[in-house]
Amino acid sequence: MQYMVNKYLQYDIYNLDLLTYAGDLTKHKEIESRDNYYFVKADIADREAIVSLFEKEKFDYVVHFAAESHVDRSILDPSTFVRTNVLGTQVLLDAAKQIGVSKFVHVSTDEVYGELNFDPTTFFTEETPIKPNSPYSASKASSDLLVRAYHETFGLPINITRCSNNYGPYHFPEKLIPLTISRVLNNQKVPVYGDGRNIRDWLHVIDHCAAIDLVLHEGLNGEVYNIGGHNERTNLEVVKTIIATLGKSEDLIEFVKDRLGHDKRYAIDPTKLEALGWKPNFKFETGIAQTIQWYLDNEEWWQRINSGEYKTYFEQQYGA
Ligand SMILES: Cc1cn([C@H]2C[C@H](O)[C@@H](COP(=O)(O)OP(=O)(O)O[C@H]3O[C@H](C)C(=O)[C@H](O)[C@H]3O)O2)c(=O)[nH]c1=O
Repeated sequence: MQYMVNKYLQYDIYNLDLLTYAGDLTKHKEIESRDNYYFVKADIADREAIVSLFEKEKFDYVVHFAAESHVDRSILDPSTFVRTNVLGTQVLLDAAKQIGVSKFVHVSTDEVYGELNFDPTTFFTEETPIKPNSPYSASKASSDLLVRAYHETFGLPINITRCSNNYGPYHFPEKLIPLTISRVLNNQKVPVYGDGRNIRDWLHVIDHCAAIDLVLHEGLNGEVYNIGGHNERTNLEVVKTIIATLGKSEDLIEFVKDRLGHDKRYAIDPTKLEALGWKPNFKFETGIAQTIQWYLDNEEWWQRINSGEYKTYFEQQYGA
């Protein structure tokens, strides 16, 4: 069996490498192969390249991770999000349909549901109506609908997974947790949007990978599965935890202008996935401590990113 996983490799789970990095895929054309898994670093909107790859390799399974994933970047420039997330997904779906895959797993996000209020008894379920608020989440919701349409119209076997906020090693320093860790370690101010009371439900990337692996093999054809870590925290709690763990002062916190259209709260009800046999193994306290340690041990990795391709973005977003 041939598996196609279209993003950079990162974690080994049952020999399946999964990844969190959604960098600029358009820069890479090469394809890596390991065992029966292919990690495609091609421009996913490049129809010719993708279709000929699918025809050549005859993939049985496709796990579609690739996305432009950062909400702030989608506010700065929505167009790349439409190209990669919407057009790119449609190209992959066409290629999958053409060769007739056994399963196409589309990795999506809880942001397609919009936002919850602060009532702690409310959660996103798979039945929650789609109501995306940012250009990023609108592009992901659009791709979800295309995946659904290819299932309904052409009978393509699919699953859609919708995860909450990921964290863990190799998380790019544009996102809240790695941004905070790297800035605190550099004694830079940590920008907290608005009043810091927005809530996210943190999911360790390894728990996420295990869930996707389960859905790939056991998910019922055509079904959506929500994946959440039961780890709700306010942004301020997250930032304070990191600062305390690193033994630094809360004076580093700087409240800055709120994100446009900033969703108040995300929280997942993962009951449907749990019925397949999944549960998260990471409590936030353990996961964040291990993640901070990983950034301490791998400073060269994130310092290089911060001083390289991300420098211009950080200057534009934070003015420093
Ligand atoms: C970068 C940054 C973020 N924030 C706030 C904004 C959010 O309330 C929270 C987390 O932000 P972040 O950009 O890390 O993640 P989300 O916007 O929640 O979205 C993330 O989780 C979902 C599920 C995906 O699907 C996205 O792909 C993923 O990026 O921290 C700040 O206060 N300051 C900052 O500098």
